[in-house]
Amino acid sequence: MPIVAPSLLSANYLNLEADCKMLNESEADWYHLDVMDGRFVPNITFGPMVIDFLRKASNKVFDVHLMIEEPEKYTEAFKKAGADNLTVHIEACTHLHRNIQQIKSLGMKAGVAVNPHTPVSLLKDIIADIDLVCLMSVNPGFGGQSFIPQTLVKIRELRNMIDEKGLNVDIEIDGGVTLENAKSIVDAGATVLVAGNTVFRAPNPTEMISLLKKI
Ligand SMILES: O=C(CO)[C@H](O)[C@H](O)COP(=O)(O)O
Ligand SMILES: [Fe+2]
Repeated sequence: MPIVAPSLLSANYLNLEADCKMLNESEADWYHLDVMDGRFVPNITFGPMVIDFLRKASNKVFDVHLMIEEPEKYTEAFKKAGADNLTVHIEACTHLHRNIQQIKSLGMKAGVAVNPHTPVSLLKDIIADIDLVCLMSVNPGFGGQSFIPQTLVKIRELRNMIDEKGLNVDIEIDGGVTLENAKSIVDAGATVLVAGNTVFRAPNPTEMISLLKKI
């Protein structure tokens, strides 16, 4: 059964409380929270302040996906705001190992995200130090884009790398996940499904979350 992590990127920002209530009462495992800075990606969303408010509305795991430059400057702020998992982009980190140590020393789970063009082989020397790999299956920055099929090849390669080393690292797929492609994603070896549009644009989001859980 995959971990299902609805992305609040597609939530209704005029009534976030209602969406939190829906998620809390659903089978959703994690909140996936997309932080964008307008530099690393061509879009701007929210930061620790909004996450701090959301924290008061839910006890679920907060999976924070940082699409920002210099993430090390904000690690503590996201910890204070209530992040459980903190994921940084490999493309944004000159000192990735140091950033991972910083995240873990603050008691959070550490994730590394990779863009569609970045080979998973670059994770070879960091994989034993992290809890999660977020494979971007769209170019980061926006919700509602189409899944890039080459991601399936990357999932299999990463699954082999993790299994060969006998590690327990989650493989999270982020972008364009639908009810139609979710089974092939899980069959390839993914353990976490992020879903923004698929959940929040569904006629019945709670039911959609249950259907994704059953994959
Ligand atoms: O990181 C992201 C975009 O950069 C989002 O998590 C992702 O796009 C989810 O949205 P959707 O399921 O609608 O594609
Ligand atoms: Fe994301």
